[in-house]
Amino acid sequence: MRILVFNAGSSSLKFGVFDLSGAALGQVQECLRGTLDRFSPEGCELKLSGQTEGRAAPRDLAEAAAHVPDLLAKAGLDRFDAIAHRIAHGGERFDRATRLDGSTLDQIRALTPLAPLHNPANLAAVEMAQRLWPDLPQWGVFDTAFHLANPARATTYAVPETWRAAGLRRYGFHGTSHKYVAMRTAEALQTPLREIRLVSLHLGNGASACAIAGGQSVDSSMGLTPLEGLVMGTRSGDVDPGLFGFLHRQMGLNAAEVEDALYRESGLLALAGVADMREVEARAASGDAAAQLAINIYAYRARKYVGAYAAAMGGLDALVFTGGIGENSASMRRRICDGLEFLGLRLDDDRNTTVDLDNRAAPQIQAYGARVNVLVTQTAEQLMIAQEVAEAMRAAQPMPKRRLPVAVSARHVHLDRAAVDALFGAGYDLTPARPLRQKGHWAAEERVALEGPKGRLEHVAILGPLRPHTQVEVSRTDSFALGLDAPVRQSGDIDGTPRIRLHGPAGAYDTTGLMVAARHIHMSADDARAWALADGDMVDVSLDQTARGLTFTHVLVRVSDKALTEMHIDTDEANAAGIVGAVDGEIMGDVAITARHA
Ligand SMILES: Nc1ncnc2c1ncn2[C@@H]1O[C@H](COP(=O)(O)OP(=O)(O)O)[C@@H](O)[C@H]1O
Ligand SMILES: CC(=O)OP(=O)(O)O
Ligand SMILES: [Mg+2]
Repeated sequence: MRILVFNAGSSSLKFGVFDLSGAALGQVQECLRGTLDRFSPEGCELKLSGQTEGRAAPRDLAEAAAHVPDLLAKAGLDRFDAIAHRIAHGGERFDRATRLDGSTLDQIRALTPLAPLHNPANLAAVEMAQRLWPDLPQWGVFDTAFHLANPARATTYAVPETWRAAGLRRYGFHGTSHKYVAMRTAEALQTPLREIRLVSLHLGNGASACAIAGGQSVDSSMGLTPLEGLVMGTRSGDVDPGLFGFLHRQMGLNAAEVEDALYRESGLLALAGVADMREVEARAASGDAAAQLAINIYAYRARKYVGAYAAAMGGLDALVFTGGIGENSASMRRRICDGLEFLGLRLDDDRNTTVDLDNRAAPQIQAYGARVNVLVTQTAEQLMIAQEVAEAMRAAQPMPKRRLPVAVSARHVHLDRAAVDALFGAGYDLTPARPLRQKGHWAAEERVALEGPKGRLEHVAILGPLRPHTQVEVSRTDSFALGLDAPVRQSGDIDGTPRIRLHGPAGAYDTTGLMVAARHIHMSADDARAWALADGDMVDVSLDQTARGLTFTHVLVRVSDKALTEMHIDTDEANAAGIVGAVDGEIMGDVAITARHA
């Protein structure tokens, strides 16, 4: 599936072409990346796939969107399956990738007053794409969607009820970026996202901070509109709403004039005379006091949000910088972090000044031993947008029938080295007698006996190869016969399992590891992709061809490149379903996403 993505920001147009064959972010291929920014009456700057191409003709965002088809044609890219658009404001309604049609576009248009720098540019890209590719589906992915999970205490303004009823609430923006860098941070730290209390600082022309706990956005610095919060290129960020009355009385300004100035004439532009941080930094370096103050205010405001969000989450595990300024300005990262040592956050100067962000890198720049991890990574809004649209398009397709063979595992053991030594003699090698369906696995010629307080089970199969820990898998009926209470466990999860005695020709061996194996599916990576399943998913499998037809719930999916797709149940389960001989099952309905993305 090939998707063309448009990301119109307040100061730049970014676009990308992605091939999405696999389900994971790592399997997405970026065919082209383009940025048009630094617009002026003389034109703009163009970058293609990271390389600066020099100047181009477009003078503003609308002209930039119209220029993209030429750039695509030059790159030989003309066939797409869908066009995806970043939409800044999606209000309460758009919580996921959504097909853009007459009615959804009307709703987005109606939100324009709440994102006057963004939604018009986003809609201009949609309209241009509709004209050029009238037959292709157009999709929107919304900045606000990620923050719809924010609790009411974070989204509610303390204002009259009638205002709130009219829709006055906090939304938050840059959600696609915050979500991506959160995932990237978890990946880089090799820690599940749900275990990380993270602050993401997206510092671009627009800038926002986001508190992410348990993998979800819990607060963000932008509000009803992308005006609230941090200092931005031309936007004020937080101000006292009392300024409306003040400016009206003192200067005769009306609401629209004040609002316009807060969007377009404030922020760095107002403080330093230029909106672009590169230029502000250059002026500050040459001694310009206004630019120096602007930088100090910018950093101070960002630092206050980091502290506030650490308090909101009851602690901070990681801070991630992204956006044009967060990615490129080591000195701004330094200024923001200075003073946060009380949180256990310390930067390493060498690491901070030598970050290399190529190839989705997410380097860590905290001092060695610091409690809070600090990372820098390029945001990848276009990639996330492509990914979310591809997932939505796949979900919209009818699911293929997901049928798979069901194999019945009779009682068996997996032995470790110590067990083989004790049962068959030191250094003994088991003899593979019969290969199993999963590659590299076999049943041994040798057998063992199991002994519990109530009885013995003779001639129990041994499955190879050897494992790091001995594991004894029996049915519930077997466990009664043995007089041992075997817990239902996934293979390998042997902590706290009961002890049992094994007998072999060379002697007896006492071991933990007794369990009733929980039903599961071994699944190849190809099948998982085609069936929209991921490792760790729980599914329901219906056995409709058997005499005692039965649906098994809570079946764990275990995906591996090497696996042949097959469901494993034990003899009690097979008897309950009336299985005789080979039988198929079918994975039912929607996936219960219990463990996925955890
Ligand atoms: N090397 C750099 N040093 C400091 N700031 C930079 C650097 N490169 C880009 N920036 C700043 O990043 C901001 C633009 O960020 P970006 O994320 O590209 O914008 P947008 O919000 O339009 O997507 C501008 O203020 C620009 O000056
Ligand atoms: C919402 C927002 O401020 O976006 P950008 O950074 O693209 O201006
Ligand atoms: Mg941006």
